[in-house]
Amino acid sequence: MDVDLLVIGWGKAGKTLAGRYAAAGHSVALVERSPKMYGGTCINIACVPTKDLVVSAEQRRESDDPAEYFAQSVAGRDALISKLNAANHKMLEKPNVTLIDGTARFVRPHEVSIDTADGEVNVTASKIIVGTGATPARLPIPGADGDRIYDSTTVQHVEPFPKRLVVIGGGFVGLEFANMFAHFGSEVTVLDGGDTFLPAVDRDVAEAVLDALKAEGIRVESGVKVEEFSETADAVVARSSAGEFEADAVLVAAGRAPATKELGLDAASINTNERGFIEVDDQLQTSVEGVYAVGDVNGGPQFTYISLDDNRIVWDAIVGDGTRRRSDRVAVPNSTFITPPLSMVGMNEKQVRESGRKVLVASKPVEKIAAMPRPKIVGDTRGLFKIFVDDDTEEILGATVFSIDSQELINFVSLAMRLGAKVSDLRDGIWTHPSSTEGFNEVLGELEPLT
Ligand SMILES: Cc1cc2nc3c(=O)[nH]c(=O)nc-3n(C[C@H](O)[C@H](O)[C@H](O)COP(=O)(O)OP(=O)(O)OC[C@H]3O[C@@H](n4cnc5c(N)ncnc54)[C@H](O)[C@@H]3O)c2cc1C
Ligand SMILES: NC(=O)c1ccc[n+]([C@@H]2O[C@H](COP(=O)([O-])OP(=O)(O)OC[C@H]3O[C@@H](n4cnc5c(N)ncnc54)[C@H](O)[C@@H]3O)[C@@H](O)[C@H]2O)c1
Repeated sequence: MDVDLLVIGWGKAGKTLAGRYAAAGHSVALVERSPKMYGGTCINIACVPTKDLVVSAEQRRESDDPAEYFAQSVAGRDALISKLNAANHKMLEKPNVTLIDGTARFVRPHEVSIDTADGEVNVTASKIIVGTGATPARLPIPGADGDRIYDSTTVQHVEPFPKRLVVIGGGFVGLEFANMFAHFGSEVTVLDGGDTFLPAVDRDVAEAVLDALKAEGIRVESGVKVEEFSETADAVVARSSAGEFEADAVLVAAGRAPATKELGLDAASINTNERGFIEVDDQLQTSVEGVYAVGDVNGGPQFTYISLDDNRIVWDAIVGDGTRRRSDRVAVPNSTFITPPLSMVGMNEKQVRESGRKVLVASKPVEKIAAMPRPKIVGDTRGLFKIFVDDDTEEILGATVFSIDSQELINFVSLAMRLGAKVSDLRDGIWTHPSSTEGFNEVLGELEPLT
């Protein structure tokens, strides 16, 4: 079969490009190795199901039995995800789109062999998009394949419900699941290999996050080297540089590796970097002309909205005027969905100090922001707002918001930064009441030199 565009992997960038290119009248083939993954990682096993579980866990009452409540929550999660999976398939059921269930492998730069239930299918295309994503990194230690060792996918159906959970890794996945399982009623211990807890976060913010996690009963140990897992009849023991930790289940959340093993990249002379991610130029083209790598597999930040933006860059390269570049991105925000969510954009304190600018800072605990009653109404006044501003230009340099609604507020700050708004635009803006946005009226009125 020959098509105008072949997309490997049903992720955010891949499916978006497939739909747009087909709508523009071209022939498109999309290959996905698992029917459980129609729509990609985010929809089926990552962003959406985990946030559904986070919300369910937050709504659990003390009187709810943890195991029963978890089972109900998982059933709700499964019902939602199966609907989204089907809806994603439907979206690409178009006359000029060939959807192929199978695993793709390059045999030549512009030819891919697909292993399907009915045998091999060969597809050639002048344009190929590789969007195969990433998979949980395995720990190369004894016992890592044990029955009680879970990853971010399998732990969403952990059975039986773990009364004690050890989480290896204190990054996005580790903290979101630690917080979620603590709310479901597990006793949670996080063992992080890094010397510093949340290294990209200012120390005062990291302390506030740690306090919030501790208040949920979560124990966090940093600088821990886990050496081995061993299973007894009814538990698993993680042996580490900080001693032994016994649990009913272990979640390994130590980063994600590129999904390239089955792709036969060598056969197509597609280069990878030292970490195994596909090398791309600023417009996401690989070492082979007409072959692009998008999403997690190209080694950029691993977020769905980055994959979505990769789609815009490739679209511009193949259909548009070719001016859009990855290096043009500014003020890319992120949120970790703990309770309350932790969100950041732009520079942190170390970066503003190193920038050589004259910097102003405003930092205020949420409970002390008098003219922002929403957290009091909602019943969660934990966290803080912290914002850096250039004293000479009035530009916003960076912000951390650890508060309810921060996953929305941070996009607002990000937009202000991208548009080059002055800090006074946020400080003196007219915002609804009672909202979290109005916190900026008060906090930005208290800027002081960063000493
Ligand atoms: C637990 C968890 C929670 C997350 N939460 C968030 C969040 O809240 N917000 C956020 O922005 N990001 C989140 N992420 C990250 C986000 O899920 C990823 O960055 C995003 O899904 C990557 O999309 P992608 O375009 O790279 O492709 P993916 O969505 O990963 O899709 C790749 C597809 O390719 C298929 N595939 C792989 N190899 C082959 C092959 N050889 N042949 C055929 N098909 C193949 C796979 O089955 C998969 O369906 C989370 C990640 C995890 C693990
Ligand atoms: N809310 C979101 O946007 C969201 C949520 C989940 C995941 N994600 C994405 O998925 C990616 C993967 O998440 P992640 O949490 O697996 O990776 P991560 O890179 O965010 O964190 C990995 C953590 O594991 C620790 N670690 C690494 N090796 C270790 C070892 N051997 N022992 C103990 N600790 C070890 C690191 O110190 C680090 O703290 C994230 O980087 C993020 O881009 C995003």
